[in-house]
Amino acid sequence: MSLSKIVLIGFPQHEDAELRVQLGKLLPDTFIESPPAETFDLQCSNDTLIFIWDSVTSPSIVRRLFDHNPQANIVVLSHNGQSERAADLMHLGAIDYRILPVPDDVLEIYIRKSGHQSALAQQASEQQSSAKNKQDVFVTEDIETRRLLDRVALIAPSCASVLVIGESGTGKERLSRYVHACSNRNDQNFIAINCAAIPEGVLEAELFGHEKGAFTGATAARPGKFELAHEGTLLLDEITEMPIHLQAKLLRVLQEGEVDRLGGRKPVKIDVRVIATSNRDITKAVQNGEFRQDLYYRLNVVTIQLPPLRDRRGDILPLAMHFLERFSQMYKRPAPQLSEQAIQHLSTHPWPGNARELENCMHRAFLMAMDSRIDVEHLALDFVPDNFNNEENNSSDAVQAGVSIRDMERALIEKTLVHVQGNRTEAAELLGISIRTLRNKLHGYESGMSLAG
Ligand SMILES: Nc1ncnc2c1ncn2[C@@H]1O[C@H](COP(=O)(O)OP(=O)(O)OP(=O)(O)O)[C@@H](O)[C@H]1O
Repeated sequence: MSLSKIVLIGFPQHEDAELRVQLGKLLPDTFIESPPAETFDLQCSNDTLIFIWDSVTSPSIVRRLFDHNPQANIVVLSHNGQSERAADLMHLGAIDYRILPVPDDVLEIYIRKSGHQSALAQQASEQQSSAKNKQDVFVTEDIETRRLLDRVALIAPSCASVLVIGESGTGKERLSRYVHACSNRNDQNFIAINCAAIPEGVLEAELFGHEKGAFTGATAARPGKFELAHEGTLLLDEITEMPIHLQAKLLRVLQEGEVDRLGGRKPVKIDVRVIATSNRDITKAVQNGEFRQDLYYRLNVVTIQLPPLRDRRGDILPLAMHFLERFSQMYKRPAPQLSEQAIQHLSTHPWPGNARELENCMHRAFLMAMDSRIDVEHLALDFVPDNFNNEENNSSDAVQAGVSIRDMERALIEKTLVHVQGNRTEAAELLGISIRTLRNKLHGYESGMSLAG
């Protein structure tokens, strides 16, 4: 398959030739045209992709191009970007404004956006299937997220600590794995530890290890996660839930590059890149005295803010397809198609539980769709609180006969999570349960409890 055509406007000869070669490799069958810069009537369809060179481009030219070719997809390329100009052109409807050279995977996004869905989607799913470690693939087609990923790829090779902030389920762990995969530590371990899920008394030994006899039950010496992650990457998930006395010890480890096992006599040298995640506003936690400021500065060398799924809608369908493909491999049967209405539903749902909610939804739908087509009823998105946009006290909140306690509990938990914007600590407080109980319940929903009843 190919695009109906690609148009290159106003490029210097050398850039025109290079772009042609690059595009020709991705789309060998597509006609590439380089009309004179003043040509506006290009007879475009919605799978025509136009690249224009920034120095011949002004907002009025882009407007004229759109006027003549309302279905075209326009990307502006430049040698030296000017952010104001970029903002103007994007505002007019250009898909992107970018400095040359453009990597192949970004060109693929433009191509896909321009209607060239199936061939590249198939290619992408083949790439996913053949990826060495599928945990490392961070699926995204949303232009903004793609840009974020480009920036992530730039910092990944360094050993700088990274802080990933985002609502629960946005893909923080997935992004952390991507950072590791793009780093020169990728042939070493990626070790993850969830600071909220491990009982306080156990966390210290888990992180730093212990010697034999260090405490009752320590029948053998054990290395901690830091030692296991030596020369690799350690993910400290939900770092803000780490007790304050352990934060002090963590800071020392990070500063000195060595750990003291519990009951140990001499420190062990470690070389670990630390990535920490949180779904809370860490600066607030610092202000409240719950998180050490010095540790925050130490971890915060690079901060990545991962937006909620509702703010990167371009990722919804690619993620849905990715999850279906995964379940297809897991259950060894073909992935069902999504009906038009199901696609519509997925695209407009607010996804308070982000990618995790979408993953669970696709799991449910995969299992429930019998005739190899997923329809709206298979999505079972009834648990979306109607008050997601702050319209509280909606009548759907009322307790109704015929609903099981378990379903009510789940609805209440999900609604509370939405209310606190995914902050599990606050949600647990409001619900009057411990953060661990909350986590266990959420994991229970993930592992399929929600399919019953
Ligand atoms: N961009 C992505 N590509 C592929 N899978 C993704 C992506 N984002 C999220 N996922 C999947 O969605 C699920 C939730 O993602 P993840 O665990 O990384 O979220 P999180 O933000 O770390 O969640 P939490 O805050 O609850 O720990 C995982 O199964 C993950 O593999």
